[in-house]
Amino acid sequence: MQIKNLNKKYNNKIILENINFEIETGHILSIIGPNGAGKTTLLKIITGLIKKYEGEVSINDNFVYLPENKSLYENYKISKIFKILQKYDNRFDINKAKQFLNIFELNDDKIINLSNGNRSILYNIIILSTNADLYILDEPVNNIDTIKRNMIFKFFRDLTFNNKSIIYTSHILTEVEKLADKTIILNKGKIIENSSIDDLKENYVAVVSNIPKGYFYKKAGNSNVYIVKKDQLKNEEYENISFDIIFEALIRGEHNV
Ligand SMILES: Nc1ncnc2c1ncn2[C@@H]1O[C@H](COP(=O)(O)OP(=O)(O)OP(=O)(O)O)[C@@H](O)[C@H]1O
Repeated sequence: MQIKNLNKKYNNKIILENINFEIETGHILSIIGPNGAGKTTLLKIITGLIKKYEGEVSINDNFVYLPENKSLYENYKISKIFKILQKYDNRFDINKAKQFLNIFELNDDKIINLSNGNRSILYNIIILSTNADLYILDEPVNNIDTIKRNMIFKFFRDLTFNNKSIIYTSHILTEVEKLADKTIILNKGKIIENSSIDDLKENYVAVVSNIPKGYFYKKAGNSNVYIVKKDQLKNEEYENISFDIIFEALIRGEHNV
């Protein structure tokens, strides 16, 4: 999957600007950014749900999409939904899905009787039981408990061992740090970083300075602490910093108090 020079406007308002990136086969790519950054719009363009945009999107047709607003027929039992999927999508493996129900300890209940977290788990089960090359997932695990979330992550990782690729959005930085091979940071419709989190942590460091530079972080005595790129430093002393501090600095912007 590759995107070149993508631009998207709604009513003359720029929503996505000059987006360029690709997903490598067998990789997990996360897209993070504040509310309204354009993550869902980007995924909808990739899936073809939004057709009006400028630029090029190349994608293999064998993908599955987990939307942000998840809805299933409330009065159907899980088994009925599985049967419908089996009938209409020959990539859906019903036996695998039933095994996942056991693994995640779900009974064959009606959708209406499932808790929010269990509905999300069911969605992930459907996705994980569908044999695609690319998995496009909009906040797939946002209301799932930590233990089950980690189980789902293990199954996501297993997909990549079979050369499947995943692109997903999230607001949970610790989770992204654990799972993603590469992360795109999207802010106000622009990609401000596209790299592995290890590289980000290697590249951005904190320095104390009385001259403004890079991204303001906090006050320290008579000076300030700034987050800067290591290669922009000469001989100043620096400290390594955590990913959430780097993320916040990049989103808040240069010299922004
Ligand atoms: N159909 C639409 N018409 C007009 N503006 C829209 C439409 N859909 C989205 N937008 C705007 O596009 C911008 C990006 O929205 P989008 O839902 O892609 O953000 P997001 O990063 O997924 O946010 P969140 O993290 O809150 O889910 C927002 O300013 C939103 O108001």
